[in-house]
Amino acid sequence: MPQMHADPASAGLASATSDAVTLKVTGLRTHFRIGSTIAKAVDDVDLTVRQGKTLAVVGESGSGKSVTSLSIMRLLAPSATIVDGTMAFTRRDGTVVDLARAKNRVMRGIRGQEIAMIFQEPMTSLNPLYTVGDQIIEMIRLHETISRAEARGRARRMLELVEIASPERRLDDYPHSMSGGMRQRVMIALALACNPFLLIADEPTTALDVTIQAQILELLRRLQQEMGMSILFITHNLGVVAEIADDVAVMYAGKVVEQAPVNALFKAPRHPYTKGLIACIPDPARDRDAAGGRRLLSPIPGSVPSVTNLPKGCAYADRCPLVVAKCREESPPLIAVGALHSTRCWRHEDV
Ligand SMILES: Nc1ncnc2c1ncn2[C@@H]1O[C@H](COP(=O)(O)OP(=O)(O)OP(=O)(O)O)[C@@H](O)[C@H]1O
Repeated sequence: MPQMHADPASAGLASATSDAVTLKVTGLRTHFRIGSTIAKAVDDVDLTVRQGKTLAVVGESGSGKSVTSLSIMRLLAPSATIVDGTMAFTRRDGTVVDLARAKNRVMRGIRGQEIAMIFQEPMTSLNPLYTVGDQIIEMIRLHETISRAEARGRARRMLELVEIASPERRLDDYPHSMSGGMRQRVMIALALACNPFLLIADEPTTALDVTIQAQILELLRRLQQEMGMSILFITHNLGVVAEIADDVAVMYAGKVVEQAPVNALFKAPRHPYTKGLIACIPDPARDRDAAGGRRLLSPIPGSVPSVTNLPKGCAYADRCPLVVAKCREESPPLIAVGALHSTRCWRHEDV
């Protein structure tokens, strides 16, 4: 059974078995209705988040990453519906619940306590009218019956945990008086205050400069080791994936087109889209031409098809260098190509 600590700030090394699964999403379809049009924002997504590990979900803008995470949290816009699929989440007590079908009352108990979320922009979660201390205390007392003084002590330890200097003084600060990096640390403290079992991080470092970004990634890695939580990390940046992930799921036009352990994905991608994305990672040595020192990036030609008008076959066919007739006729299923490695490509042997 998963280990738990009432106080995450004093949690020791938690045990995490790599083959235990925290979240298994199978065949998830989340569609939007816009008038008479259906937008298949998420269409047959399979994902596995292993216990104590980080699964990075990567893909271009509009590929369905955020809609996937909002489906897991059941925080979708009213125009969106989960039309199919299961999301098996292993709770703290070891029981498994299907988040696609759980009652709203059950979801309210899970959100914040067992699954927490952090966003790109901390101000979407932080209230500008309250001090950061009050917000963390409020969050703790929402889920636990402890005194305000005890909750304040815990809030201070949470700020310490996310490496904020002078935490006692900082508790009385308002979010706007803090830097972007510090606000992101506060949001992490807020998310982790109830010791979640799964943390969903949606582009949490995108708005930060590179140095602060590296510090926040390092912080998340350390906290994960100390608290044993699983992380679903959403990003469009494969460089960040290499830094943080154990496993990677690559999304394209509402589908996961490849999932693999991070080393396998970078060393031997088995989908042409993944290979294309890897080729786009800036590499100063490779990408400078001798004459002008100019960067020669190789973005993938073409663009993602609209999710309101997806083609019959593989959605990547129009951009794919390996395309054959079958690709335009039939959408490939997820095909297992190795241990924990699967791809949606008819030509996977030739990638
Ligand atoms: N409220 C909405 N109403 C209609 N369509 C939506 C809505 N929210 C998202 N979509 C559509 O769902 C698709 C997936 O969007 P999503 O935000 O999940 O992409 P993403 O991969 O997270 O992109 P980004 O990296 O830009 O955040 C997009 O085509 C988008 O237009």
